[in-house]
Amino acid sequence: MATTITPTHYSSIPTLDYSKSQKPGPDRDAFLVSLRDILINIGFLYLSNHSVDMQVVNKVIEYSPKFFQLPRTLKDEIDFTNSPAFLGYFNVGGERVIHARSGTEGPSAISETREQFTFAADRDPKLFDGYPEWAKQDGSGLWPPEEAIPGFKAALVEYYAQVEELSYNFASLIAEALGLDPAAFEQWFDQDRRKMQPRAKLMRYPPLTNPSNPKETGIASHEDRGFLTFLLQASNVAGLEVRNLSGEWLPCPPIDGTFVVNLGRALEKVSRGVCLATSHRVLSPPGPEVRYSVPFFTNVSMFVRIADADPQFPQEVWEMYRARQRKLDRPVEWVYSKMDKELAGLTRLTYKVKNHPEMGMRHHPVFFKEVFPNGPISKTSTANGAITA
Ligand SMILES: O=C(O)CCC(=O)C(=O)O
Ligand SMILES: [Fe+2]
Repeated sequence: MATTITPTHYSSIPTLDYSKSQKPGPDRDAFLVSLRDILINIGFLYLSNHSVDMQVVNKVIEYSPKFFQLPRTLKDEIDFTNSPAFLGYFNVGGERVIHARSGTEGPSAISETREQFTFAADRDPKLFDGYPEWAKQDGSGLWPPEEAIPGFKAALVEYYAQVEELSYNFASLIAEALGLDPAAFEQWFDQDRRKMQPRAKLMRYPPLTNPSNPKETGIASHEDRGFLTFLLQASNVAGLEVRNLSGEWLPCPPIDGTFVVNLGRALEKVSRGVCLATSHRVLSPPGPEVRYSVPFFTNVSMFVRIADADPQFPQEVWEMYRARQRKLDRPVEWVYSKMDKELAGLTRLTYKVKNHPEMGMRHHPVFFKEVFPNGPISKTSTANGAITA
């Protein structure tokens, strides 16, 4: 692979053509060189000509506004607080708890103004019979009745399956781009994919009602917690912005036929900071149009410890990393926390029940008592704060 040790201050979000990675040759080599630079120096890209069937994508785009137009009573019936797997409907809240590079390790509260529906393909909770209590955080979703929105669940589940497959293929391209064996990141996933349950969301960003209120934002600056995010911008309404190395906010407007792909904290940590989990935000649309988006968040297996990472990158990758670190306007805090040394599933459920003690006590009482033997601790977020899956 040709070497280009020239860390770039991106002034726009680059596009990679996925089809070029699918057959050997100079186009594929060039794809991997660009991908390496993007992973280290921007952490965001558009992916065009991807493997997800556009008919399936278009169905999800059509269903997004239809779901949010369902009567409030139906949406309340599938409120996520009723789900042990934290799946379902989430009304416009004031604030939620999510990672933000604020100088502190771990999640902190940030503001958001959006309505959302979290979904996943149903997973059989029996798969985890005999496993510790924390392994029982995956399961079936809460769906609106079929007759209220015919074909909705089937369309979303088909979409989910195709994006999930793309995500594993893309993870192997990332490994290769960084000079590792294409299967190197498999250590972070379950070989039995039924034991993985990425989360996806339909998002609706209502237009601003009070432009002078700085708290009224789609979602404030944050990084995603998981491994990779595949974002479908499901309406032609801009708002997503990405922070580059110099701290400038770059617009990331919708481009037909693409996904926006970005890297999460888990990938940043297992790559020991080489891959960048980039801060991003969504500014609420000025109106009258509504912004819809569909992020798909992949994660590591529940049965790995992030702090076990020991990636054997070639020297040139470490050099690119060090060159980037010198240009960053603030340090990358990939340093392992106490929770990174625990099994990832335990860490994940701990954060979830911490942010939703009432859900912890209701759905995971044994685990909740183990984590909080003296009862719930006081929360910094509002009653319907949530963490990104
Ligand atoms: O809706 C978007 O465009 C981005 C959403 C996002 O960043 C998130 O949910 O983590
Ligand atoms: Fe995000």
